[in-house]
Amino acid sequence: MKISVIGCGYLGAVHAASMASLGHDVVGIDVDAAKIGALSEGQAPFYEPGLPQLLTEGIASGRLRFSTDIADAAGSRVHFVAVGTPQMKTSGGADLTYVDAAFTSLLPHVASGDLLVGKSTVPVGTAARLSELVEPTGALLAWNPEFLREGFAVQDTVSPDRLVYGVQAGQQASVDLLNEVYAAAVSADTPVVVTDFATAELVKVAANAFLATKISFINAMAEIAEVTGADVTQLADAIGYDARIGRRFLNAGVGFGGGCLPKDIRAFTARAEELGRGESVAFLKEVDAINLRRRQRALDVVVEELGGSVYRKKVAVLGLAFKPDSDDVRDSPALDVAVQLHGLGAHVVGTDPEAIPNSQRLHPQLTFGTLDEALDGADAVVLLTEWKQYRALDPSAIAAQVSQPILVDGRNALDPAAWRAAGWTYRGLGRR
Ligand SMILES: NC(=O)C1=CN([C@@H]2O[C@H](COP(=O)(O)OP(=O)(O)OC[C@H]3O[C@@H](n4cnc5c(N)ncnc54)[C@H](O)[C@@H]3O)[C@@H](O)[C@H]2O)C=CC1
Ligand SMILES: O=C(O)[C@H]1O[C@H](OP(=O)(O)OP(=O)(O)OC[C@H]2O[C@@H](n3ccc(=O)[nH]c3=O)[C@H](O)[C@@H]2O)[C@H](O)[C@@H](O)[C@@H]1O
Repeated sequence: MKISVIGCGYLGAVHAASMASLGHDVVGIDVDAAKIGALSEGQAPFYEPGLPQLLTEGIASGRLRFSTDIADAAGSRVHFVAVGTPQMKTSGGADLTYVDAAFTSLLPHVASGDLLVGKSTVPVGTAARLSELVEPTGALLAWNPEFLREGFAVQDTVSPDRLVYGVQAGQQASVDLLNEVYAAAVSADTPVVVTDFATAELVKVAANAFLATKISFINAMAEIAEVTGADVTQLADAIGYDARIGRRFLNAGVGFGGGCLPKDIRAFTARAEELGRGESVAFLKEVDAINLRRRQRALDVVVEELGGSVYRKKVAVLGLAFKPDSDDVRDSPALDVAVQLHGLGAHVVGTDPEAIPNSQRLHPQLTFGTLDEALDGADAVVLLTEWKQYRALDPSAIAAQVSQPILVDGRNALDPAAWRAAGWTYRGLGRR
């Protein structure tokens, strides 16, 4: 099937390449000429495991191409819109400028019977509003939220754990077209939830709100653990054995970040307030506040371990991305803590396997380097993104490299006993 994907960022580039790998004929379109230039040459404009290979294969097969010209969407049967919905600075709500611009520029190029599919995460009510613009063209509209995780984006797209189609009542053609698009991605067991626009939009923000709440719940327990001498990782293991609770997303530490969870809970709150139902999700403000407190807590522990001041102390920051296997530093707790340490006068050397260029662009005032450059002569080492190479560090080997063997494990990812046995002062978050 001929498919266009409008917006080729973290979501759209992966979606376009994955659709080509499923056998479709795909054009990816973006207003960013540099991004399209890189993608056209088979280069991923960001780090995502498996994406470069899909791009190379797709372009070589002739099934995948990229363009800056929205007119190239003409002739496609299904058009996915995957542009950004960032947080508005003033209200915390979602900025729909890009979604509106994408639909407005796309509509002159669609034919009657085409299917326009929103993939961006939007406030409930957006699809109903856009359907009024789409209707006169004779095209169909569906909202098909995306649940992929960065770092696993390709796998999550070509083999989704569920699909949600928000369609207009009676528009079976939309369902049929989406089923055709995803035919090679689903198994007989893949749940497909066919619903209305509002439910589809809400499923997406509810899922992210739930995940954020789960993380803040365990971080709230970490705060209590810190004043009682309890250990939050043992607590998480123990409650996680209950299948009704589950152990996943109960890792306490420096908290959640990224381009989605933080902005999505704020946008959900703003939309609920607009709808006169602010109190229904008022707890999400608390979720946000708990999350942001963890960054301060990590900072406080470093200051404490360095005797009350980090001024002129060398601090090695291991990890800058908002999570491992990603170069994304949008609202990254790791980068935030690094910036705050720098603000307190520490000589911060930040390191990350993939996220240094993005960090440097945002915070040129910081110093970045290799792992060795960060560790050499450090007065304290702070782990903030649990890349597997940092989990695998040998505490004995690097003890000789640093000036003082002080480790703050902002992700509770390391084995305290092993580090202490190698002579380190180990501090986790919410951990004895
Ligand atoms: N990053 C992720 O893991 C996921 C993101 N989402 C949602 O997907 C949407 C996109 O997110 P990301 O890909 O992370 O953002 P992004 O910022 O990486 O990409 C957005 C892209 O849209 C392009 N764009 C903006 N206006 C355009 C227009 N009028 N025409 C064509 N292209 C245009 C931008 O140049 C940019 O390349 C957001 O709503 C996000 O919440 C949903 C699930 C996962
Ligand atoms: O809407 C989106 O964009 C996506 O947002 C998240 O995916 P992602 O942002 O890639 O990353 P997650 O794996 O959810 O991690 C988010 C943050 O939570 C943190 N986290 C995660 C798990 C945990 O136990 N503790 C914790 O602090 C991570 O370090 C990271 O900073 C969701 O997991 C995806 O399902 C969703 O599609």
